[in-house]
Amino acid sequence: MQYITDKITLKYLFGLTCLGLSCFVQPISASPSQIPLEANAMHHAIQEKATILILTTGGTIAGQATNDKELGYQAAQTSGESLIKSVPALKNEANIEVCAISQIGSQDMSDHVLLDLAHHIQKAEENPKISGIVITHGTDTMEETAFFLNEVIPHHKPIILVGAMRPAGYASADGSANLIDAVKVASNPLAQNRSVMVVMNDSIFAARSVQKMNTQNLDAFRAPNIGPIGVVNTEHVHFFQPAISQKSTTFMLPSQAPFPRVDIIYSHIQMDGGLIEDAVKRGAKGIILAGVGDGNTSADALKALQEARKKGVIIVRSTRVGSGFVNRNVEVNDDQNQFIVSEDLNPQKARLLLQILLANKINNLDQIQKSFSILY
Ligand SMILES: NC(=O)C[C@H](N)C(=O)O
Repeated sequence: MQYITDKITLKYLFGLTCLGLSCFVQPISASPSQIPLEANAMHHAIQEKATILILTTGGTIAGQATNDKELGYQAAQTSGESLIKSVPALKNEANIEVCAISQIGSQDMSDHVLLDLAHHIQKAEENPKISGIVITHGTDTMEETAFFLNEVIPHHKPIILVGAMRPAGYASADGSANLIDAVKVASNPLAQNRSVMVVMNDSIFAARSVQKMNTQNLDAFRAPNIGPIGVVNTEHVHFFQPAISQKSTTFMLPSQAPFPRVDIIYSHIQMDGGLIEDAVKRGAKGIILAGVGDGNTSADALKALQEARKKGVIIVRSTRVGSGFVNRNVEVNDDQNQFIVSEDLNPQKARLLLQILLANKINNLDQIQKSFSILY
């Protein structure tokens, strides 16, 4: 069966149907993943526009240039309502509902705002009128929010995070185009039953694998281990694989903020155990090592991690490298040290996952290690 993935083809098919030429649409009672894409996408074209809820948090997508030299800008200057009004083309893609959650640069993202976002999404998941959710967010910590929501929200509707590398006022401003792409993806039935996603610069990424990997380029977002899971190509939305069954487990949403303290310690040449000892003194319940190579560190720092473990602190070895896996018992004896490895998760995502587990009182090391494995 020829699969089609875009509206233009659909309009043509829709035209054929109107002309009475043969084109069948399966009953819409089947779940989206059971309807052949033609009928599924056709069903979407015939249906009135999807209603997309946009939750705004701030970031450069709501930012404003501070001079005409394209050098300085302030993030989070525009209200959610004004941001949406500034992109009139959005109404061609979907009916839009807006809810302002915060007005911050995402370098100031907090556990409280994460919980607020999660509660709004849970309500939207139960609201039959809402087809998908878009979250406008700063790019600095977007990958963390996307990962957190993916771990705690069992969802079927598309949840898309989007931002901008350049603010309004810059000739190279990318926020409007990214926002239109995000709403296009969120209103496409093919985006259902997938991971929480990030849409930036015409690419679609899964929450677990996406990383911001450049300080200023428009294509700053990459997924170095697996690449993008789809693309927005003008009117067309393409996914490279069919939707998979839901993530096998999600964890209970932490009941309160702040979440249990977990610190990230960055490894380097001549590393001693000082910062690790400080983290323990400050009450860290977990320490993530942003290790060199496959999650390694100096002998002195390793000793400090072993001492921290003896005091009941959960130790997770991750890596500063930016791609690849950290595996158990390669250069460090994790079994003997009772350490956890982060597998493909970078330090900032490993930290959030450990916080979620500790907030859920999951302290058993085997259970923690299993929770770090890719569960699809
Ligand atoms: N491009 C951006 O959005 C950067 C900004 N500092 C933020 O994360 O909110």
